[in-house]
Amino acid sequence: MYKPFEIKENLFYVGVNDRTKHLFENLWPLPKGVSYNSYIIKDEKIALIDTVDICYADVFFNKIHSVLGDKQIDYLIVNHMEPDHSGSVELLKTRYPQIKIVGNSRTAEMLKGYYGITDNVVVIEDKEELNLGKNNLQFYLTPMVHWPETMMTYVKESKTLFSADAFGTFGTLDGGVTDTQLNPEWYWDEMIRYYSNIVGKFGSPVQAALKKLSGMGIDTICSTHGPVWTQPDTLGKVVSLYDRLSRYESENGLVIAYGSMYGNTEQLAEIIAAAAAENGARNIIMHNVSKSHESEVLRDIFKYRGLIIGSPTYNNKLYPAVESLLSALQNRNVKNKFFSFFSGHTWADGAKRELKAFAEGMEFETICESVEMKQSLNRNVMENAYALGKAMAERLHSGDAVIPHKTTCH
Ligand SMILES: Cc1cc2nc3c(=O)[nH]c(=O)nc-3n(C[C@H](O)[C@H](O)[C@H](O)COP(=O)(O)O)c2cc1C
Repeated sequence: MYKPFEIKENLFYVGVNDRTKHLFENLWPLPKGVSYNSYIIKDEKIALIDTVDICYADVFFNKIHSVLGDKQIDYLIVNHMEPDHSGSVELLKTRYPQIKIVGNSRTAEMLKGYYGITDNVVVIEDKEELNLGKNNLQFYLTPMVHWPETMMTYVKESKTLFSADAFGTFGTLDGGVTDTQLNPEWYWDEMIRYYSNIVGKFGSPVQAALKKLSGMGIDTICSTHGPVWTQPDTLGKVVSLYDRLSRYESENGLVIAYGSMYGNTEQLAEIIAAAAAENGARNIIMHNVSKSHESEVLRDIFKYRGLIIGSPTYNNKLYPAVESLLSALQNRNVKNKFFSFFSGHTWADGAKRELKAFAEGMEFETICESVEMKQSLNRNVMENAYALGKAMAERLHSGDAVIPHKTTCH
């Protein structure tokens, strides 16, 4: 029997923790698990906000029962149709056949497509309101934060925002639910990894949503993943983190991500890193892309302003794991980086050709001292590697803004 958890008066948490799944979206590791959050507002009418992954439907229904007993649910608000949140909708409808499902026109189309649900669907427009008694829900359409149907629900009376995936993070809710019960420090890196992996492509829609929400007066953020944010300092940090990340703003620091089969490219990476450190760069993060998971590499690239990528030539192309990383960066329209690259080959430098084309296609400022190595390190290559590390450190140290598509040579 669950003890209902009341976040604030008549607002209950009925989400679940998933410590079983290894990969979110079958792609992104979950070392700290993930929560699927759902909430109940108990008023004259009862509203449930989102559901949970179907694997946890039993726990979810027991939690709902602990709050409502045999009472009916009047409305299910579907802020996001991704199956980790809509997965239990069909089962919910069998338990609560009278329930009205509230969403926008895109939601309605997906409810039909995914679950064959067409009856008792209430289609709302942007900013439309729904009265529950004391509480008025107001719906804000926020397309592409993360899917086209994504919307947020705001309760004016309690200044509470149900924000769908926005402001979410990986990491289960161990014991507590709110930021007053949990240690927020535990979540920041996972929030950046969640943002960069899952939401990272949608910087402009996130910015549009933030603009729409500005000036609303928000005391509590209830996202679909991670803690409920209630404290002024953590609320401020969460919103500013999403704001900065969606503008591709990052900290001073350098990521060197490389592939290497026999160690030559790796030695080049070491020389570049040492030169950068010697010339004042701090926060240098090195990733061997065959070992570091791409989700961590993406997290650090979103976090830091300097980026140097290295690859051996593999069948006249990039090393496969480097190719995958570049594709992930292109997919997310990553911008605002001081960038350079290094490549290795034995007879024809396909890696250099592709890294150069990548650099030209991105909104990066390119540090022109890229390094080319034939077969193995020699004095000349080592000098070039040192020059690249130094040039990157100086550019980072300058504090200047990134100038997209500019090539800076020293
Ligand atoms: C499977 C395989 C494919 C390769 N394909 C090419 C190639 O197409 N062109 C080339 O010049 N070198 C090619 N090479 C040689 C490597 O690119 C070169 O040895 C590289 O610099 C090794 O770097 P590493 O020591 O960091 O692995 C290939 C090597 C391997 C093992």
